[in-house]
Amino acid sequence: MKINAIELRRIAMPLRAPFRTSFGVETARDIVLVRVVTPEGEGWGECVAMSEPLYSSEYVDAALDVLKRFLIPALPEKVDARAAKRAMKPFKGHRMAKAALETAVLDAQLRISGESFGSFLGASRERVPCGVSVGIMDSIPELLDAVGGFVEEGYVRIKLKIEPGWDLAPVRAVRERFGDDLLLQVDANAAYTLADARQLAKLDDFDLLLIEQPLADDDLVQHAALSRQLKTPVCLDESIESVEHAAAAITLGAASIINIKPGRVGGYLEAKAIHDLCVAHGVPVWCGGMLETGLGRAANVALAALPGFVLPGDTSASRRYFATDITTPFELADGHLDVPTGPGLGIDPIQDILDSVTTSSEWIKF
Ligand SMILES: CSCC[C@@H](NC(=O)CCC(=O)O)C(=O)O
Ligand SMILES: [Mg+2]
Repeated sequence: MKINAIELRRIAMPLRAPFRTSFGVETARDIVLVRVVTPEGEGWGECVAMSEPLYSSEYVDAALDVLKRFLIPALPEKVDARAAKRAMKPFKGHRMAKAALETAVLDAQLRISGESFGSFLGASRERVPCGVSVGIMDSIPELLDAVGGFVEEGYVRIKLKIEPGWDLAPVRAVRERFGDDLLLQVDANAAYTLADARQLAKLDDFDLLLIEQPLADDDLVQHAALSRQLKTPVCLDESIESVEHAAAAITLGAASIINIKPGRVGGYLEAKAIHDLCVAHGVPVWCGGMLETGLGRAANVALAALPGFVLPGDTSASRRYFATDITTPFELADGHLDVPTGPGLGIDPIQDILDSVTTSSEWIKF
């Protein structure tokens, strides 16, 4: 496939409500979309980096810079997703930027070939059960209201963000209000240290599905030590940036569940490789989220339909974060989202909505 031009479009998407984690509060998403234009069709990729390097070392301005100066110029004359991945490999890090470009190339090639993301990746289901991530709140009553609303909407799993000082009380309150059958897990975003092991072990009383990334974002060894002190399964997110990291985590016993986020690991090809490795080792995986628009959400829902994704993901409806999405909104039906079936992502940006949230656009001609 020959590329004629690539657009780097930056958009600002206000969130319906602030989303608080152990590392900060998100009130809007500042997103770079990559649009690959070829003679036979075009494709879209969404960069999940945040405005500031708080979730990981990546951030939007750096993603734009590395795309313009290094990743896009490295693409070969004739390109497909695998060739794009190979061409970007020499450059260290910047996996979210790489993922956005690789996904846009993959979307273009699949729209041209007529194959859906789900089919290309090996989806085995037509719809996926959806969980929802609930931020840290100012009070327990406020949290219970929010969780009640999501349970009402039909989400099949609740994930609570936790941090030191907001962990046992919210988990206990949700268990007491919604009962033992509610699928419940927590995500610390690396807010604890091994010295907190005894405090974290108190979460064992609440029959959680998992505790996500309790320790440092680049750690495996201490998570292995912690997992030997907990009954609750440890799930890794930030620590897993590649299939090699996943293999090391499994070998070390650092995680018994892995949250796969295509942006964090450099794209859907790497995400599929991690899925395949985990299936081979009997390690459950689920699809994480980075508050994506409908474009990234479409790709994530397709990924979440692969056989090894046996736990509900953070693949929520568009309205969980956005009053108006840049695509037809993903809407929960009986706690599930349908996997798009059209070519490529199977969904397109709605041009006037996209234009209304665009803060900048830059074209690179080939
Ligand atoms: C702004 S926080 C993004 C990272 C966070 N993501 C979520 O909690 C899910 C967000 C979503 O529903 O997309 C995580 O560490 O798993
Ligand atoms: Mg997480």
